[in-house]
Amino acid sequence: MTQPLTFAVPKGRILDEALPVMARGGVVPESAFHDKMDRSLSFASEDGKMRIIRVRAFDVATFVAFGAAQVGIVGSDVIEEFDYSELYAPVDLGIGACRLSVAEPAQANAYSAGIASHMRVATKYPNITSRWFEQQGVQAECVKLNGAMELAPSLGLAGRIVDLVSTGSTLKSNGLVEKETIMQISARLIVNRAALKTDPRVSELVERFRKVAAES
Ligand SMILES: Nc1ncnc2c1ncn2[C@@H]1O[C@H](COP(=O)(O)OP(=O)(O)OP(=O)(O)O)[C@@H](O)[C@H]1O
Ligand SMILES: O=P(O)(O)OC[C@H]1O[C@H](OP(=O)(O)OP(=O)(O)O)[C@H](O)[C@@H]1O
Repeated sequence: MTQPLTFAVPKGRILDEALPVMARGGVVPESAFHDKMDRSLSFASEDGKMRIIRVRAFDVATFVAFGAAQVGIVGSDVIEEFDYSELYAPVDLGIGACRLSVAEPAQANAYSAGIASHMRVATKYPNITSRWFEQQGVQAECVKLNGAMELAPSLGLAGRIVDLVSTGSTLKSNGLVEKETIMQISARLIVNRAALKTDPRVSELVERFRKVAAES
């Protein structure tokens, strides 16, 4: 019997926006998916044709890159950070809009005074961050954090942070100002390249989501 396709979705903040888009693409999780008490991580789609797994945002990319899931939805920040060759991101879903920016304490003046040749930066995105500073001839020592980056400057962990910004209210509440935008971000449909070549259900799904994105 053919295995159902596995569709990976992030359990964080993209999920609420992703579910209606998935529904328009014909992917609707069974009702247990919405039950907060249910500890399962894998669910059937309503039509029984797919398996839907709920994992952490960064892990969506890993599951799909290794072919453990054939399809997924993830922010372009995560795609850039990993740069997996087996990942293909054919559809911009137009959800989860934010940007990745460099920020520093409001009172610091390193930027106007010119960037120092070496700096410590707290971030969840060490690869993107070191690449970005390298391009400017700056050696950035990245301190990897998994959240609450905004705390790092005031506690002396790092002079700057590289983090996601949407409204800017998290930066403001923590006495930081945005200095430079590294990239604009939105959520993408991602597929495993090998699965796309060998399984017609994957290309059919990509076409469906292309239409959904074009119509919104
Ligand atoms: N403020 C924001 N506005 C819009 N989109 C965002 C915002 N913050 C994050 N995102 C998008 O949502 C994705 C998941 O972010 P989220 O904050 O839910 O992850 P997380 O809670 O840190 O995940 P995890 O718990 O798995 O580490 C990000 O990769 C990004 O693409
Ligand atoms: O500019 P804003 O609108 O304030 O959004 C930015 C915040 O959103 C994200 O965190 P999230 O709320 O997802 O929590 P997290 O710390 O768990 O990642 C991001 O890491 C920022 O902290």
